Amino acid sequence: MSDLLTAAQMRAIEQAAIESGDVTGLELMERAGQGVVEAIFEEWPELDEAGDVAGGQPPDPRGISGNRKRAVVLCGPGNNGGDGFVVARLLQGRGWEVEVFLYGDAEKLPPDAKVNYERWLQIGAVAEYTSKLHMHVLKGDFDLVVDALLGTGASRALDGVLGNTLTVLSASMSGKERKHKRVAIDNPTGTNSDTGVQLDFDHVEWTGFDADLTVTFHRSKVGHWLDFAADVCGKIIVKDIGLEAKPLTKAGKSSLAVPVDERVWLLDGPTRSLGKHVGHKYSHGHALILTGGSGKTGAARLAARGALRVGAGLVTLGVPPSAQQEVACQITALMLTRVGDATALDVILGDNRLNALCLGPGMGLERARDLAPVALAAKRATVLDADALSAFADDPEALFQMLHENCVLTPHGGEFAKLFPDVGAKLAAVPTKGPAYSKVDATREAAARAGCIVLYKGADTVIAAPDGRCSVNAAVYERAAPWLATAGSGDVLAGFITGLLARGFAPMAAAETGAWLHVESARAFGPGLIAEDLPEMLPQVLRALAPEG
Ligand SMILES: NC(=O)C1=CN([C@@H]2O[C@H](COP(=O)(O)OP(=O)(O)OC[C@H]3O[C@@H](n4cnc5c(N)ncnc54)[C@H](OP(=O)(O)O)[C@@H]3O)[C@@H](O)[C@H]2O)[C@@H](O)CC1
Ligand SMILES: Nc1ncnc2c1ncn2[C@@H]1O[C@H](COP(=O)(O)OP(=O)(O)O)[C@@H](O)[C@H]1O
Ligand SMILES: [K+]
Repeated sequence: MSDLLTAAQMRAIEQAAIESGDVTGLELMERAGQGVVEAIFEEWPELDEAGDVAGGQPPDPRGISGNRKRAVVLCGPGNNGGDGFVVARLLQGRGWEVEVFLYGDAEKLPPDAKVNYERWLQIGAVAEYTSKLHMHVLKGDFDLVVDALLGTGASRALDGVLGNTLTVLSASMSGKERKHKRVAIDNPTGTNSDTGVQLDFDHVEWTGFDADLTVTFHRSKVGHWLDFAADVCGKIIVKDIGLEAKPLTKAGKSSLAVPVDERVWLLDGPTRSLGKHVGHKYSHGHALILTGGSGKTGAARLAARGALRVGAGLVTLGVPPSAQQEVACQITALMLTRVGDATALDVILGDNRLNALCLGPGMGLERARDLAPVALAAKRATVLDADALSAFADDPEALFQMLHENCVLTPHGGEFAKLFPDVGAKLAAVPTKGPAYSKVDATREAAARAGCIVLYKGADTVIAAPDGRCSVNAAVYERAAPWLATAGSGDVLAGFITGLLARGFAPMAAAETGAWLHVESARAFGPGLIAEDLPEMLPQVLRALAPEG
């Protein structure tokens, strides 16, 4: 998958191509419409009665007269609607019976959309989009419903006619019950293409269009991978519309988000330890994971197992005296050392071979507050998770003062809101006009403030560095792993990242790789997963990736 674009970046690319004279807006719209029709027939070949995906041949009227396929195309007031008129024309040209509805005033359509509206009027009718439209669609014997209402220009809450109608339409029949397929152009109306968030949170009963397939152009938009969008896009198909040769300006590029994929491991994983073939255990790093007190050591043990499996040479659990016996009974390949208080930790960190630390899982707030200053002063690569984040809820600034560039913070939503309350509030706010503030924006802002890597967890995990680098590790669509929402899986993730840091991965790469392997391990196991299974799946995942690794 390539870079993920915001609506503004996509507009800038399109604008640059048009201004260079290489292509007109009208040509781009035609290619977009063709791309949608191609994607429909690639996805559902059974819908293609004319049998010519490229759309170049006129349909054979003999074959279609008795049983024509039927589509409803819902067009909106902007260029997304323009794409819809192209799709309507192309489908009709292939022998389909097409009904077109327009939401908005035809006189106010932007120029390219207007041209395609008028082209359509030469061959078909346009009806008004009303609040009763869903009844027509639901009663009709349609094969396809195309959502060309709002695309990247969607900027505010849906009104009742639009929102309610789409939602009733979408909610009325599940995929199995209905005959028609649902296709959204660029994004399902009701979602914001920058944030993936529903356009109106106030009307939770209005969810907008629920697509089987979303066809987007040139690049996937960042909002396809965040928040609510994955529940309504169905599947994302990206169609080339000839913008390939037009790179973003430097300024535009610096604000790109990139998806995390297997390259994070393949580039670095097999070699990222000193002495790949001849090294000893210390050349693969030594991680120290601090536990909580008696009865609370499970989380840190999970993290430690993750660190060991991901390839750290040695992993030691730092336990308070009260928990020593408990931990000693539970571990084998892991090691154990007493870390009663900050002074003891200071002594232990005198051993320079300890090159990665993990604080937080099950640690207890008080112990985390006591030990964090010494741990952070040692300037080792350090993961702060769970209690090591919550411990500073009352004074996040005190934590930020101690952090350094080799730290990785791994908050879930609750911990993020505690450490970055203003950023969390911006993210949670109902967007009233575009462009809206996304999880990508929030994580970037948090990383800049903290001065280190922030990995903001969720099905749409976002990872950002203080310099603006940002990536999205989305466990959605064909990579969905809902089983990861299980107690302790976050502890294992903290361990994976700590182990990779011990092996010498840079903090951003460790966070990206850890998050990616986490989802792969969950997918390798499947439903029924519990946190303990994650480290045990890792060898299988790594073997499949790089047998030499
Ligand atoms: N970029 C490219 O390279 C290419 C782009 N292409 C296509 O163009 C699409 C972008 O077109 P676009 O910019 O005209 O925006 P679009 O999504 O049609 O909406 C704007 C209209 O909706 C209105 N409106 C907004 N929110 C609303 C709401 N909640 N409820 C009601 N109305 C609302 C808004 O009104 P306004 O805010 O101006 O009052 C305005 O009238 C893109 O998604 C892709 O499909 C392809 O053709 C080729 C290549
Ligand atoms: N629906 C989901 N799909 C994929 N991953 C998820 C989902 N929900 C949670 N996760 C992942 O599971 C982990 C949960 O971590 P966390 O919230 O810290 O839980 P815990 O404290 O129980 O370990 C995170 O890595 C998060 O990204
Ligand atoms: K749309």
